Amino acid sequence: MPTNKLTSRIAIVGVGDVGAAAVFALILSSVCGQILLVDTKEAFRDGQVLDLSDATHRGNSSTHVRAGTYQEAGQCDIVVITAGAKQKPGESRLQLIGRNIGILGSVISGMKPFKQDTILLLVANPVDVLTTFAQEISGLPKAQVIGSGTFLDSIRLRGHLAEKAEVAASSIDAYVLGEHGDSQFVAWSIATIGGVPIDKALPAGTFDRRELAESVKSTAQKIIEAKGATSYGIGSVVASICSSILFDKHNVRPISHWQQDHDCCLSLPVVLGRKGVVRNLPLPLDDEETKLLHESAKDLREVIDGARKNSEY
Ligand SMILES: NC(=O)C1=CN([C@@H]2O[C@H](COP(=O)(O)OP(=O)(O)OC[C@H]3O[C@@H](n4cnc5c(N)ncnc54)[C@H](O)[C@@H]3O)[C@@H](O)[C@H]2O)C=CC1
Ligand SMILES: CC(=O)C(=O)O
Repeated sequence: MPTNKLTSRIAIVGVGDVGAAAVFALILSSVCGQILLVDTKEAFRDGQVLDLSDATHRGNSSTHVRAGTYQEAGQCDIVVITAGAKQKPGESRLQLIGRNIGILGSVISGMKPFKQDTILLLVANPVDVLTTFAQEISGLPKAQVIGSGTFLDSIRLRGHLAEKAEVAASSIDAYVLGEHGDSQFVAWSIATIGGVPIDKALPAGTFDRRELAESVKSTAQKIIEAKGATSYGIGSVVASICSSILFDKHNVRPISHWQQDHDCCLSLPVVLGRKGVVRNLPLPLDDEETKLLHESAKDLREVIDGARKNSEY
C-alpha cells in the first residue's frame, strides 16, 4: 500500500456546507498532506481555512489546510467538486442542472490543464449528470472522472438494515444503484448479511422492502426540510472515496462512473484505486432490477440531452 499521506494533495472546490464537512472528515481520517480550499466567495473561504485549520491542531494531524486557486486545484491528486446550488425543500436533484452546469463549466475551464493523473470527484448535484459532462469538458480519461453517486444512499440503506438485523452495518453488503436521485433502486437480489442472502438473514415479514427503499430515497429531503442541507454523510463518503484512491485500496464501492451500455454515468459497484475506476464488477441483477437500471439511465439521458440543448455543452 503506498504511504502517500504526507505528500498527496486534495482540492475542494466549493467550501459551503458539503465542502467543509468533507474537509473536516478528511482531516480526522488523515488521508492527505494538504487540502486546498477554493471558492468564489474569498472572505468566506478564508474563514473556512481558519476554522478548519483549528481542527488540524488537535492531536498530531499531518494535514495542512490552505486557500487555493483553480490553477493550483488542477494540479492536485484529487479535485472534489462541491460548488453549486443545492435543493430547496420539494425540489429534485435533477432540477438543479440549469444552475449547476454553468458553474461546472467555469470551474473545469479554470483548472485546465489538469495534472495527468488527477482524479475528479463530482459531488454537486445532479451528480450523475454533472459527472457525465465533467468527463467531456475535462478531457481526462473517463476512469479518472467519477461521482459520489449512490454510495451515500447505500450507506443509508445499510444503516436501516443494520437496525433491523441487529448486525453491524460493516457486515452488510447491500447496494442502492442507478441515479443518485428519484429513479434509484435497491438491488435486493444481491443483498447479503454476513454473506447470507437477505431473504434468509431477514425473513419475509421482518420488514417492508418498498417502505425501506422509500425511506432511504427520502432521507435527503427530510434533512433538507429540517435544516436546509445535508453535509455530514456526504462528507464521510468523500473522505472514504479519497482514501480508497490515494491508498490504492481496491475497495468495491457503488459510485457514479461511465456506463458505455447506458451512454451516461450512473452508479454500479466498481473497484476503486489510484487510477480511479480500476474495473467494473459484473452484477447478476434480476430482470426487474435490470429494467429499473435501464429506466434510471433513460431518465438521466433525457436530462443530459435537455442540458445539451440549453447550454453550450
Ligand atoms: N452527491 C451527494 O450525495 C450530495 C450532493 N450535494 C450537493 O452539493 C452541492 C453543494 O451543497 P452545499 O455545500 O450544501 O451548498 P452551499 O451553498 O453551502 O455551498 C456551495 C459553495 O459553492 C461555492 N461556489 C459556487 N460557485 C462556485 C464556483 N464557480 N467556484 C467555486 N465555488 C463556487 C459557493 O460560494 C458556496 O460556498 C449541491 O449541489 C448539493 O445538492 C449535497 C449533499 C449530498
Ligand atoms: C442532497 C443529497 O444529494 C443527499 O443528501 O443525498
